[in-house]
Amino acid sequence: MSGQRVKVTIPASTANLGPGFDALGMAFQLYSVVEMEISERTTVELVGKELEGIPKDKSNLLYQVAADLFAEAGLAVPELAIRASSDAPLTRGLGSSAAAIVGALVAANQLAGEPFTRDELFAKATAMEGHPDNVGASMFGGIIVATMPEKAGEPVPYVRFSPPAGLQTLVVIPDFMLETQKARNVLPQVYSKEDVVYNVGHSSLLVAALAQGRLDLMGRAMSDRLHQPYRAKLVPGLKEILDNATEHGAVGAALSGAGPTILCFFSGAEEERQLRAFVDSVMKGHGITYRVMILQPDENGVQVEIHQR
Ligand SMILES: Nc1ncnc2c1ncn2[C@@H]1O[C@H](COP(=O)(O)OP(=O)(O)OP(=O)(O)O)[C@@H](O)[C@H]1O
Ligand SMILES: N[C@@H](CCO)C(=O)O
Repeated sequence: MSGQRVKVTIPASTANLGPGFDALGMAFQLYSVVEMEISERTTVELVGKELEGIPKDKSNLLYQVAADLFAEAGLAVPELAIRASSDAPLTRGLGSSAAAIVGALVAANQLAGEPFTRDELFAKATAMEGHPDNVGASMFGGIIVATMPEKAGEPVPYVRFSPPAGLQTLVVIPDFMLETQKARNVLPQVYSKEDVVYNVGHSSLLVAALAQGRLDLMGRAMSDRLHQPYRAKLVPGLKEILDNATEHGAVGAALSGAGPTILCFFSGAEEERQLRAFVDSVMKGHGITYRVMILQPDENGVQVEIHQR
């Protein structure tokens, strides 16, 4: 272990991209930061409005994840001074828990003398989060296609590739929180063969379209039958936006992760203007206040700075 202060910058992410439930993720240029050093006593400093209400004791997710890494490396769990901030809102479908897990793992791994590789950290993050989509995007940047390993402890199979050039995202963030667990609880336990085949086809087409820059196919390819239809009752306006966004400038639209954030992919200033007006009329029609961000894909994934004390 070393006398270092580690600063880790982690991109936010979106998961699923419509049909790729628990399998597809993409990173955004919207960041959270975790700083960590070994200390005489544990402190957790949370900076900014987005992290209000998060625990500042050893029950904090960042501390828990870091402590777990030291223990798994066979090291004594040290006291840690942790400082964190986030430009991404929490509990909105932009992968805040995944970013926190990735940030804490990468920071703790550095302080522990790098006992684990990036792929091993990805496997740990996936086991903690329960699916590889957000954690993969936050770890590696770009677009991630990944599945759960067959057995616990095995590597997570994944492919990372760059998003199509010029792809922009209008990100609609409603002013209410939706916990991932709540949005998973509304999903059925069993699906029909037709719906499973539908999603296999659409998710496969989407990955191929993204890999080849075929924005013209995205509107069709992003259709989903596994989660969005069931989550629509939790997210006012989602159905109208998914059904009609491509007639108002979008190349495709999806619920971001477990929601309530909604994504509309587009390219071009006139398309952005049309989409903003369309989204505004839908959200106002439901009486939902919201904010909009235009986000570019992040290509770098988690970044580490080391400061020697
Ligand atoms: N920096 C952080 N420090 C500690 N806990 C955090 C931090 N960021 C997120 N969390 C925890 O993660 C929870 C949010 O996780 P949740 O899965 O519900 O939403 P999300 O990750 O933002 O959305 P999604 O998984 O749908 O993309 C917060 O309520 C908090 O407990
Ligand atoms: N794939 C996950 C992402 C949210 O963590 C879901 O849709 O529930």
